[in-house]
Amino acid sequence: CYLDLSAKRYSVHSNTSIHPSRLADKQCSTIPKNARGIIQSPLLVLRMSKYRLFLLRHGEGAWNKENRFCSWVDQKLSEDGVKEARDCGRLLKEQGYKFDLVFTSILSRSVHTAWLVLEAMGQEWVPVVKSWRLNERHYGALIGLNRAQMALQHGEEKVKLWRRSYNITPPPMDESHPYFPEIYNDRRYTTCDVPKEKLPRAESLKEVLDRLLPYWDSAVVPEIRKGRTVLISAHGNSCRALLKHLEGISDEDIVSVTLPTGIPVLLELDENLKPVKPRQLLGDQAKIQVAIKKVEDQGKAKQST
Ligand SMILES: O=C(OP(=O)(O)O)[C@H](O)COP(=O)(O)O
Repeated sequence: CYLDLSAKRYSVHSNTSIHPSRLADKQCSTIPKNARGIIQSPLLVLRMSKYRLFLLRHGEGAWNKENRFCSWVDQKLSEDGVKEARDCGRLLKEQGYKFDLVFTSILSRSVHTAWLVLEAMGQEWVPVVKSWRLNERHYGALIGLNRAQMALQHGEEKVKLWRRSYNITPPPMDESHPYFPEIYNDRRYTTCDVPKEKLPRAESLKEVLDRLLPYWDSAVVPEIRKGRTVLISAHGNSCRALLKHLEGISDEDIVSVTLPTGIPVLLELDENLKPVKPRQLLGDQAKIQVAIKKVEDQGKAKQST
């Protein structure tokens, strides 16, 4: 059971069930001293984990390696990305997880990652459902550009705002952009639930959440409520947007949330689909920290070689 102190956003995990009335006694000596007073508060809510949801940023893509904003350009997984996806599947299998349904974007790297994960788990039969609404954030005119070079030209702070802020939309992609035809003449974008002319030309993280939420509510939530274990194989920023929504992360705090490629994120949710404990990035924690730092450092100014 997990205790969630919603007023203070503090939660405590115990292997054994603890009745709220006993929280302040010796059984709870592992709870930090400064939290014990809070725990006796009448605001205490006992919330059980009812559903498991897995989010996954696809394995490394070719342009992740080249440090270019990839976004809606349909780059494939790199060799390392294929390995990351397989390793992710092996880890999930070892830990005994079973999926009932997988959602992906309509970008190949998220679809391939889902396939490789399911293959490594021996669960290839699990249905995979795709939607453009899980696509990576549309990076507009920045698509194709090298982050480190952009940091040299515009400063690291500006690049960080473009990459991680909630409200800032990068400059839009217009028809003269070198990747405009490749994206907007692609047949996959004629299959969306909005006409091609209404598809974004650039998005802030907020705009990603705005287009993702209707799909989350209408397609994903009903499946979770049926008790299905769902994997969402998507992208750095579509997963960040969903995490912001589910965890109630503030506009300020979302700036410091970075997801590495190929690392599954486990969310334990209550009956209202609210997390009952902090997200868990599964795998070797030291390696995960290194991978997060690597993604953050992509925005450091550096002459490309
Ligand atoms: O395509 C992208 O994300 P993805 O690799 O998760 O699909 C973006 O270029 C990620 O860039 P960011 O890490 O600067 O937000």
